[in-house]
Amino acid sequence: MYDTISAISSPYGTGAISVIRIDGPKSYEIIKKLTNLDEIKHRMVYSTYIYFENEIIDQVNVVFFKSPKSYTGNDLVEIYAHGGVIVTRKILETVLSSGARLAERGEFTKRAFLNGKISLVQAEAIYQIIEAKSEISLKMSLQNLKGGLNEEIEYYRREILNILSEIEVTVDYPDDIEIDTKNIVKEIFRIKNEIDNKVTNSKKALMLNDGIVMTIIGKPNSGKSTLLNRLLLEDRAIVTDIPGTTRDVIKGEIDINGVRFIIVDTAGIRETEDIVEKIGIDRSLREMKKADIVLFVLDASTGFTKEDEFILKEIENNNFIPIWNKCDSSLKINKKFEDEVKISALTGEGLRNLENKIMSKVKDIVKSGTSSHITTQRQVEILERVNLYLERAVKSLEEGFELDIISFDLRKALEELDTLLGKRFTDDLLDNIFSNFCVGK
Ligand SMILES: Nc1nc2c(c(=O)[nH]1)N(C=O)[C@@H](CNc1ccc(C(=O)N[C@@H](CCC(=O)O)C(=O)O)cc1)CN2
Ligand SMILES: Nc1nc2c(ncn2[C@@H]2O[C@H](COP(=O)(O)OP(=O)(O)OP(=O)(O)O)[C@@H](O)[C@H]2O)c(=O)[nH]1
Ligand SMILES: [K+]
Ligand SMILES: [Mg+2]
Repeated sequence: MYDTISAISSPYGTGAISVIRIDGPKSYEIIKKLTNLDEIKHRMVYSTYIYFENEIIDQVNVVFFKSPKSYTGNDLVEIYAHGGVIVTRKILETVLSSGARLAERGEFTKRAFLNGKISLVQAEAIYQIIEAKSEISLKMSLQNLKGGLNEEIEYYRREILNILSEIEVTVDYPDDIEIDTKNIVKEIFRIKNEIDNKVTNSKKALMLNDGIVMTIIGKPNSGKSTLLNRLLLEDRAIVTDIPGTTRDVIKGEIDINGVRFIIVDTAGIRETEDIVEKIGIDRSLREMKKADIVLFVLDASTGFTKEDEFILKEIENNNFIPIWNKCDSSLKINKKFEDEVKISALTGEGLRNLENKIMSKVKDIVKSGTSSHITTQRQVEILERVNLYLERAVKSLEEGFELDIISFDLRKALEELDTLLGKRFTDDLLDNIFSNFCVGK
């Protein structure tokens, strides 16, 4: 039922070694013909040459994975070639002219899914392992690949199924069995709560991959840009002693203890008649609203001023860290907050403290990031729909509706969970997921 596909699985460009994969019924025959080997055993490494029409194409290592014991579950061949662009492409062309067609994006992994080697959640995890931008999000994806999330979804499924059977027995023998509505409502709520918690935690965890957005806000000249440069360990933003230096929003990325942060420097906030500066300040406020954490930079050489008072009103509802900067010079700190941090962006003094403070702000997020999680928007949306069905079932029960109506909603919830795992799927859904993958994966 499968045709034979091939692709380069290593990234484009010159490298030490490149990988070409062939999957499908003809892969054995193709590699045998191209290498002239008499026999190629399952998962043995052969060091050999590839020939095409009596011409040497490359010296390679090849491995044959016999179905079903391969990544895809089909007969699969891996060729490890010299990692040049031309030689690698030449081998691919040779394989293609021997009866394989070029694989589509993610087609190997799609085959692994269709052959039942991995669930849809695991396929998504493989994508996310490759795309992971921080150690934390890598860890999360690995949990999902190992099947942690599958098990949890299977658990929700079993629990809902149990309730459904209880209801259906009553539907089948209405005279013999009294239904315990109260208990069923309780049970549904219990599962719904578990799913709610999962969604809430996971939403936080999703932030970890995109990076936690940390925006530097403060009055002009408090040292915001100096702090940005210090955190990034490079001279990104212009620093001068002229208030109003920064006009545009400047972004950079850092890693603190394996967590990815997007740091945003903004224009100093104050009343001004300067049109350009005004626009910059509007941008600061806009960025501030998008921040996960605000670094509120105060100037130790001026103390807490009216301007700071004004800014505080703007950021009050944010998760913010008050920072006294310029602690290397004359101190006019009038303590204003319980948890303020003292630093010198100029000398680097106190930076470790600041990092610790930042880490403690994201502790919950990071902690939740180390267990198994729903990690894609698709998964979030499905679980939210499951909970809508559960809610509706409870409502119908409480309002005394026919049991059929309640089991209809529970069935819908089950269908959603099956879609999450990939037990039910449409071509569109698969296209959507696998078209994000690289060719050769
Ligand atoms: N060379 C190579 N390295 C790779 C991969 C690959 O496909 N090839 N992977 C691709 O993502 C990842 C590893 N994932 C893999 C998953 C399953 C199988 C596999 O052959 N599974 C068989 C045999 C299992 C067994 O013997 O126990 C199976 O599931 O039946 C191979 C790699 C990363 N490194
Ligand atoms: N002594 C001392 N000076 C600092 C420190 N941080 C910044 N400065 C100085 O303060 C002045 C303003 O620094 P910037 O980083 O440009 O301040 P800013 O908050 O980005 O200013 P705007 O972009 O204009 O809002 C510069 O002269 C810096 O060298 C510090 O920790 N100690
Ligand atoms: K400045
Ligand atoms: Mg600045």
